[in-house]
Amino acid sequence: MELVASCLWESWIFLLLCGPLLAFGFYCAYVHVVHLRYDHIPGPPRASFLFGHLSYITRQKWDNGKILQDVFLEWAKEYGPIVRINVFHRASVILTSPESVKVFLMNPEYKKDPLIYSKIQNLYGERFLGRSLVSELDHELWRKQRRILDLAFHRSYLMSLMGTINEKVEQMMAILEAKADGQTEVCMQNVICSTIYDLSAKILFGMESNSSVDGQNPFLLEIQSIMEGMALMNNPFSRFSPGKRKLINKTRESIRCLRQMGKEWIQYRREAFQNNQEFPPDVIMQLLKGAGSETSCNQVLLTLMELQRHPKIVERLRAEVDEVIGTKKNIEYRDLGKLQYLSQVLKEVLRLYPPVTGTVRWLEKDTVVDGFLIPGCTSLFFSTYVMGRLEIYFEDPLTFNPERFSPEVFKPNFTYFPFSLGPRSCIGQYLSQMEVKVLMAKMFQRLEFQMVPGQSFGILDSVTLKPKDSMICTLKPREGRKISLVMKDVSGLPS
Ligand code: HEM
Repeated sequence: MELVASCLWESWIFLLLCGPLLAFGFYCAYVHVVHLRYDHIPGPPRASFLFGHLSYITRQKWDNGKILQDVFLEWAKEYGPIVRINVFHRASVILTSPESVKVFLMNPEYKKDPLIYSKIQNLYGERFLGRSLVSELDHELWRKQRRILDLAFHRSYLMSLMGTINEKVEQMMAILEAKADGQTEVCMQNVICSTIYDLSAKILFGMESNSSVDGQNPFLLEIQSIMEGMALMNNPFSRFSPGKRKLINKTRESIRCLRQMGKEWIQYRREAFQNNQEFPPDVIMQLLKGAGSETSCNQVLLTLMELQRHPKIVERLRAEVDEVIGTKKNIEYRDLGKLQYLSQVLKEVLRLYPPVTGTVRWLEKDTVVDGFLIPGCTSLFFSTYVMGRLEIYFEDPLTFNPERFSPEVFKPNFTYFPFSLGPRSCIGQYLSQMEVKVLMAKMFQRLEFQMVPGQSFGILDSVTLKPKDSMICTLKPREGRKISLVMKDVSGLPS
């Protein structure tokens, strides 16, 4: 009896010791099978059997100010339009041919990647974007939401927003002009982000917030902390790292705080509606939380940064603004279409520095793409950053040249998509470009900017792409500019 008990005991110990080893062995065998299924697709050598290319994805610092997207760019140049990446038992591909962009982004059949978008629905266990327009995975539910929200971005409604845009940007101009003594250092990141936030709050929710004036903006601080938390998502181990605990807890707290703000805003709007007060077509909370203010703000900052290196382009921009806007304070909707060179500059900025570098789709079934069989259940990465910097699509791609977007120049289709393409493209594209144009036009109409030395021209890829430094500038009034003080016809609508 004792012998049996001791045998049983020993086999338990044996199992206890061998179980994890066996499980690990099975897992390695599974990883090996995954490698066999994908290894016909070109890609860089794996740094390790298990971790695959994880070290590239989680690496924080690269030499010469490179970002992860630059590594993808090098791979696209070396391995072609389809590149395999492995991380543990998962394989994904980066696709950079116009044909694949067309097929996968234009066709609603290809859904957003559930592995990635479910993570932003619930971030570290806190409901974040939930099932919002950006993160909804069910096509039918998304389509219903989008149909309603499209009304709020209709051209006629956007035209009626010119008054609000002029008013909020004028508030910003007053702050900047008061500091335009050629010496005071101004953090452009704070001023621009607060202004765009005030604008979004007013346009989307009818909420009056004057953060650009009083310098207080809890919303932006919360967003910043959430972005920092989101940037950690690249690293699957960050959740378990004691060093990151504090940041993850702060992210959770910021999400809760933001949801509370959202509830209060919606409550305010509901009451306004019940009291029969007037309000513009409604747009739900997620619009603002999702992509709105951060991306537009980054676009303006990246433009200011890049233009520091191109005085000739600035001169031409000023000439155009002088011709179209002159000295008037109120920019009208019809003026925006005439600012052709400014549009080209903004498009070129989005080519080299897209605030949203790309998007991800989910391939359900085995499919042949660019001559290679991609097994089903694979994430497909599309990067406008990478495609915008490939010589095969854009001649001399690293040169900032707004001429490539002039109407006469041929542009290859499906190689440039800073707002994504197809049904899931950005709903706020036209609104954001209206805001950005008014902002830029007013700044070039009246001010000269000088970046304070010691800052770099580097960029940071932390969920969205932005300048590495906060764009601290000194400002001067433009020589010989006199601005008329009367604001006429603020609606901007043609009479
Ligand atoms: C320069 C500014 C902006 C850029 C570069 C930008 C870029 C993008 C991109 C690339 C997507 C696709 C995301 C994906 O595939 O996951 C997107 C989607 C979206 N954007 Fe923007 N965006 C900007 C401004 C805005 C603004 C101002 C708003 C709101 C007012 C907004 C609201 C949205 C929404 C709701 C979606 C999801 C659309 C859908 O799936 O139906 N964006 N944006």
